[in-house]
Amino acid sequence: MISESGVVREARPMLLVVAAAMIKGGRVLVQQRPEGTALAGLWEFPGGKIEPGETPEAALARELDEELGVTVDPAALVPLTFASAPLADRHLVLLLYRLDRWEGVPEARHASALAWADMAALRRLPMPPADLPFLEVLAPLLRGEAV
Ligand SMILES: Nc1nc2c([nH]c(=O)n2[C@H]2C[C@H](O)[C@@H](COP(=O)(O)OP(=O)(O)OP(=O)(O)O)O2)c(=O)[nH]1
Repeated sequence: MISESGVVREARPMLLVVAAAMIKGGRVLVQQRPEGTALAGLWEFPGGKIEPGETPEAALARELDEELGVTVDPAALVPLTFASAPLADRHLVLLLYRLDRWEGVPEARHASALAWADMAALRRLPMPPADLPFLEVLAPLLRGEAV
């Protein structure tokens, strides 16, 4: 929407979400959204909404603890890319971080299932539309190439 002053305004309230690409041995961890949630059945990167007063990195460390039972040093979260897209009645801004080290073995505490996906598997999994551009960013990382 463009106001009379020419400023572009977004009518939908913003939804700020953080997520992690946890990479190990050429694979990335994805989880399946459970029944009864938005986008149920789709495969996503673990993470969630930033709560008031949280930094993005603190929010993501909290979500990874809650969802997977892993301990993460917020300083180990490396900004990778982001998505900006309409989502229902909101506008989603999804910040994707890369993570190569954590403590603990991820377990599905919220998700229906977890999978360590290589690039071929990732391309076959149904994902939320906002995540699709992430695949090309992840491809060189999963091939072990530095970016
Ligand atoms: N975690 C995550 N959320 C994603 C991805 N792609 C995508 O469109 N989303 C959307 C789905 C949801 O609308 C929103 C995340 O909200 P959520 O409900 O999972 O967050 P949360 O864990 O804080 O959940 P809750 O406490 O509100 O139940 O972002 C992704 O790759 N990872």
